[in-house]
Amino acid sequence: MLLSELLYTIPIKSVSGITDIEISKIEFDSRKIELNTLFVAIPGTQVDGHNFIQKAIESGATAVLCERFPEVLIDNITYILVENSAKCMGIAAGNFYGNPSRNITLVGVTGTNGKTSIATLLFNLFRKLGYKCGLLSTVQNQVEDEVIPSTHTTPDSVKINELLSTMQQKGCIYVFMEVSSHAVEMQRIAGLTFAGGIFTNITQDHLDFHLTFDNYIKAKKGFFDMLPKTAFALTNADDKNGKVMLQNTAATKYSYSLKNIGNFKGKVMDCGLFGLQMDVNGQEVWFKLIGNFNAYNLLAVYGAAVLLGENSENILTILSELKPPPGRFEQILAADRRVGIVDYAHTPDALQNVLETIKDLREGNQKVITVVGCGGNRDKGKRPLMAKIACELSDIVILTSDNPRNEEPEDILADMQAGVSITQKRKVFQITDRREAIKKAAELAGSQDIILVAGKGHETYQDVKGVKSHFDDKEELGLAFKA
Ligand SMILES: CC(=O)N[C@H]1[C@@H](OP(=O)(O)OP(=O)(O)OC[C@H]2O[C@@H](n3ccc(=O)[nH]c3=O)[C@H](O)[C@@H]2O)O[C@H](CO)[C@@H](O)[C@@H]1O[C@H](C)C(=O)N[C@@H](C)C(=O)N[C@H](CCC(=O)O)C(=O)O
Repeated sequence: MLLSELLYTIPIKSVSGITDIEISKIEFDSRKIELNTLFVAIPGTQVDGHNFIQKAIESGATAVLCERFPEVLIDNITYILVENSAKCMGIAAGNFYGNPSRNITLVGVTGTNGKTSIATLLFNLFRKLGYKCGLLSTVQNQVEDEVIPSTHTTPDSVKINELLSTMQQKGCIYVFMEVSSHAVEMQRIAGLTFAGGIFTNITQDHLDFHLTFDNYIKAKKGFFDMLPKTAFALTNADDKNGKVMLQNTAATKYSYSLKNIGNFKGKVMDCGLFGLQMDVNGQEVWFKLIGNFNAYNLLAVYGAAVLLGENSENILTILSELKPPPGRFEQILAADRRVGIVDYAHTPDALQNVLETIKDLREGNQKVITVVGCGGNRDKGKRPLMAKIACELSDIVILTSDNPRNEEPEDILADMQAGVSITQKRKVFQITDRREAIKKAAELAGSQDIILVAGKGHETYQDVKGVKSHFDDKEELGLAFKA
């Protein structure tokens, strides 16, 4: 594609060089340049992409999109000066791939918890309704049956447009995607046209990146601020920031609630270890998903599907048959009826939700044993909070490692221990090795006791000092139950 065609919708401040040159790739990493690449220099959190312009040119870049020109401009290279290079990369990526988001119905889901569940449920629902669909999620990207591994909750703008373009070519009518706050902040969704946006909830997470809770709210809100008039904006009326999200949106506003307000109302009538009975806008339904948090997820999915024009009865019939996505309250039963639950809960709020659900569901003297850790090089503030929640809502807690990355696991565990009170100390074990921690939980559990292994869910690796080795909580729990 000609550079001029890529740039036609971009607010350009100045150009040096010619724009009728052929561009075969857009790339923001100087280590991945090919011949005729447009290199986009993005100021990062670690280094500034502008420092790599020279290297990108040496590797074959013929054009550079940047926020400031280098001191020396090289002949035969075209330099385009813009205000915000990450944002302009999104627009250019859209142009490069023929703006696929305009030709499919794209729905984004944002919020601290529930994004994966809602996006995956919508994907499965709409496929069962007979449509070809695509999914962009933390667990995996998917084009119909084809699974494409995912690296981020929301990938960079070039990758998103590439995936959407493949989805469009394969005939997808609907694409459901998670929109992380990082993605909004880093302009990964710039230039996309959404048909709808869903907000789940917002609680403490990612303060390592956003620094303050206010910034985090603003980042999430940025998604709704960019929705067009033709889109719907569906918010959780029961979340105290639900309304704030939609303050400045041009989209048509709707809400869902379990507290009898809003457009889509639900009421939990019964909730057991194997299902959830709800009244959804006057219709009684049994779902295979478990817990109050799933009642919210189901209601959001129902609301979005109605707003996309589907028949209420069809939606509920299909939803009642859907199972939880991988690593979301997944159950593993031992022969002696010990109950294992593997859940991705890796924020204080998500952990609390899962443990409260377990507490509501347990019967008689069933003990709850929680195995939990916190990631390294991420929000340290949540470490004591998660330990505290685990202690308050479990009979036994085993603190362990969860992707320590470049930190020492013991340092992370010491941060977690700060949330354990003196009286709680006697029910807390600290076992750094996650495999041993899971084994210990299985040993301590009696018949019918419940073991929650929290934090990794669908993830199948443990990241230690940048090396990812295979580790799967479900597999480990299964083995521990057989030992
Ligand atoms: C904190 C964060 O989001 N970091 C992202 C960010 O990295 P950065 O700003 O630190 O980049 P940098 O290393 O400073 O480099 C700046 C620029 O120089 C370029 N560069 C750098 C080195 C070089 O040799 N050549 C070169 O061109 C880089 O490509 C980049 O464009 O920009 C990079 C390029 O876009 C991203 O890959 C990277 O995501 C990292 C890998 C990441 O894991 N992010 C996670 C936290 C994330 O995005 N998570 C969210 C949500 C999670 C959730 O909800 O749980 C997600 O959507 O996945």
